Amino acid sequence: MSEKGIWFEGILFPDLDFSPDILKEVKEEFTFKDEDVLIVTFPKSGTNWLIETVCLILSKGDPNWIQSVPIWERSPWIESSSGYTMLKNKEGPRLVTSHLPIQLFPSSFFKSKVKMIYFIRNPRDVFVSGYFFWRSTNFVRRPESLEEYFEWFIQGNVLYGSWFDHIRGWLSMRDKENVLVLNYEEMKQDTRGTVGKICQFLGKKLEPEELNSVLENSSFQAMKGNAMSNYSLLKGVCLEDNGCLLRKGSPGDWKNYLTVAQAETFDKLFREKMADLPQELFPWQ
Ligand SMILES: Nc1ncnc2c1ncn2[C@@H]1O[C@H](COP(=O)(O)O)[C@@H](OP(=O)(O)O)[C@H]1O
Ligand SMILES: CCc1ccc(OS(=O)(=O)O)cc1
Repeated sequence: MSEKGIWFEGILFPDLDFSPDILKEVKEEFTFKDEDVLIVTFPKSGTNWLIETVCLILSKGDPNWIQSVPIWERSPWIESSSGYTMLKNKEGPRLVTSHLPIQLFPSSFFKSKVKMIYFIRNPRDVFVSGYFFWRSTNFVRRPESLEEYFEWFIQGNVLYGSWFDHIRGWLSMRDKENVLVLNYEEMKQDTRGTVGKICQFLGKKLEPEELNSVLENSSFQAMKGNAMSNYSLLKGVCLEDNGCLLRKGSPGDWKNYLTVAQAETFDKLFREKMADLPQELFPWQ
């Protein structure tokens, strides 16, 4: 097994474009502007779908931006070295993405009015999605089997740490008026309604045809065919030829992979770790 990845304050990060010095600087020195819009997720929760949707909302359904600029430049990851540089040098309101756990997040955010969307997905599907995606990359250690990755995931020994800690940490912000918590499953079931919630939160009013264009251009099929959004530009750089960001996009796909014993372990852990939180935050349960 390769031991790739870098560690910072007990959390594993990709071995590509990340460094402890930058992670420290991001936390201590990155200055948010009140007009920025922030997307935070645990990786493989549908981050890129949400970014695409927000980009389209901001451009009133005009697909020109999403079809001409790579998704990681439209909404850079604050914690990556290149993303941090891009964001620092960008004038005006910025669209910012992050997978950072709350304890590593820039302290300026907590004194700001920045609108943040925190996007959650069933951790069982996050686990399966991550298993298939990370093993097609060259910047993190690869598990030898799904069983091995399952052990890593439940111990929080994967990129960005424990899903449970990430969710618990960020959900402590859920009652703030500048925070909107959404989840993948509801967005999948009622995409139009969820886009409406995002528009309202961001104070953006779309005409019916603009809203239709947002929905059309952020659909699974449209994103899969958009080279600026489907990560095909990363093939040969950090992604193998079979690497695929838009794999299935099906809630509940975990049922095709977890054994009965693994599903029971997951249920028990979920109960232990999340029982004190309002269960409506987890509609897949
Ligand atoms: N437009 C879209 N609609 C639904 N799911 C999407 C989507 N774009 C990406 N996804 C799904 O989001 C997951 C990737 O998440 P992230 O963007 O956080 O890396 C993948 O899940 P699967 O691997 O289950 O298919 C991918 O298929
Ligand atoms: C470039 C490293 C990286 C980090 C995290 C990713 O996950 S996600 O697609 O944003 O969920 C992908 C690539």
